[in-house]
Amino acid sequence: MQSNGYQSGFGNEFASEAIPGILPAGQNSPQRVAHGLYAEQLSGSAFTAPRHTNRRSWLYRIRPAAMHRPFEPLAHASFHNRFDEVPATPNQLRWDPLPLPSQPTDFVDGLVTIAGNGGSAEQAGCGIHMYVTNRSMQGRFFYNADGELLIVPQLGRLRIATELGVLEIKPLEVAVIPRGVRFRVELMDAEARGYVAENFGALFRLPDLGPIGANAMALPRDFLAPLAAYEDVEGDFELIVKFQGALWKAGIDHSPLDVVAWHGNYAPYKYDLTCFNTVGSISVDHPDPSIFTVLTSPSDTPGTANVDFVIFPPRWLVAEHTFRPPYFHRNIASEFMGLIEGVYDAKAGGFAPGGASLHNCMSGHGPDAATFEKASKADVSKPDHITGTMAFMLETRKVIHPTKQALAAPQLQHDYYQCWQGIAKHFDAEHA
Ligand SMILES: O=C(O)Cc1cc(O)ccc1O
Ligand SMILES: [Fe+2]
Repeated sequence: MQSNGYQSGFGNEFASEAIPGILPAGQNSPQRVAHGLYAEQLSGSAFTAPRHTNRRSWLYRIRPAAMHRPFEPLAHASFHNRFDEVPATPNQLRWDPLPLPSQPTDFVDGLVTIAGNGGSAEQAGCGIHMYVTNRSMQGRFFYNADGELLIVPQLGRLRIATELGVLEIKPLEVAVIPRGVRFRVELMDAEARGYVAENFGALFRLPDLGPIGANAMALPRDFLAPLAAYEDVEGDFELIVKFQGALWKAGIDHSPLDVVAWHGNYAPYKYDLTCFNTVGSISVDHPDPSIFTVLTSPSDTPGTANVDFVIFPPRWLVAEHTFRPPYFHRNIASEFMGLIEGVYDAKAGGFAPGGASLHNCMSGHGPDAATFEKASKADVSKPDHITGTMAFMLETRKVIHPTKQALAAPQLQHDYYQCWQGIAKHFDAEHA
């Protein structure tokens, strides 16, 4: 299956044919499809969802998706949606990066659930996972019935062969694989590590721009969907599904990546985070991080996201007589953070690329002592250029429950709280 380019635009009505002349004119399901293909609809929203949220695609494929043997449970030691095994903690948490595997481990094997809330049964919330892998998926295919997957590579390039075509992503790019789309992850480098946000709620969309105007933040045309590409392969393969929080496997005697043409607006896509048009303060104060939202999954309450995917890209800081790094704060929202590269501007040390942090509802956090000391004395009459860094945040409406395995992991930094203990008392009632 060759990667043969992309079509651009967020949520567009795409159309792509690996063999010309397949897409039917004037209808979706002709009595006989060209080249002996089968027509199949894949719906990512209710049939009756309002037009602006209605997502479906028509797939023209060698065999229908129904053709596989029965599913049976597949054990997985670390990938799940059990967010209630241990009580959620108000402690600030931070983890070192997970080590890369020593045994052959493909993308599915290498998934480790760190935290989450909600679940597929309620169609709300978000699972937060990491992957560490050193082998391409061989003879097996995966789909997630529980939600769409936002894949955020931190190390190593991935080639994601999907039913609708191929996405190649590298660190600083992300991919979204819609609920139900079957795919195989191949490694383009010896090893790979990254983060996965599993969105159980409303599909990710671009945030509204409000008074910012018609442009800025993530531009729709920078989102890329694959062109149709198929494989016509028979063999003794395995189809794995994550369904209601657990994995199942079924035998399948052919590759399910056999879609020769498709059209519609329900498709995998990728986005290069370096394209993000970052808007910030040009007067005073540090803006709230919502201004860095790439994608948002709205909840049923206006303005209150199920989950936001927010990035902290390279940028200029110019705010005058201002404490420029992230401020001290407590929020109703809960915040999981990862670091793709470089140094995050709120933390002088301890937050490593591939690591993670979690600050839950109303838990105090913000710059560490070293960052506060430096930034409160810095010369803010000149701009600062933040370069070579990319952190991200999954900000959720509901509390993020770390899993039992994440709290027991040797990577958990038990001394994380110490980063705020050295903050000096400067109070002087007599002098300003
Ligand atoms: O806690 C964090 O580091 C994330 C964050 C960044 C920021 O610039 C403002 C608020 C916020 O929660
Ligand atoms: Fe925060």
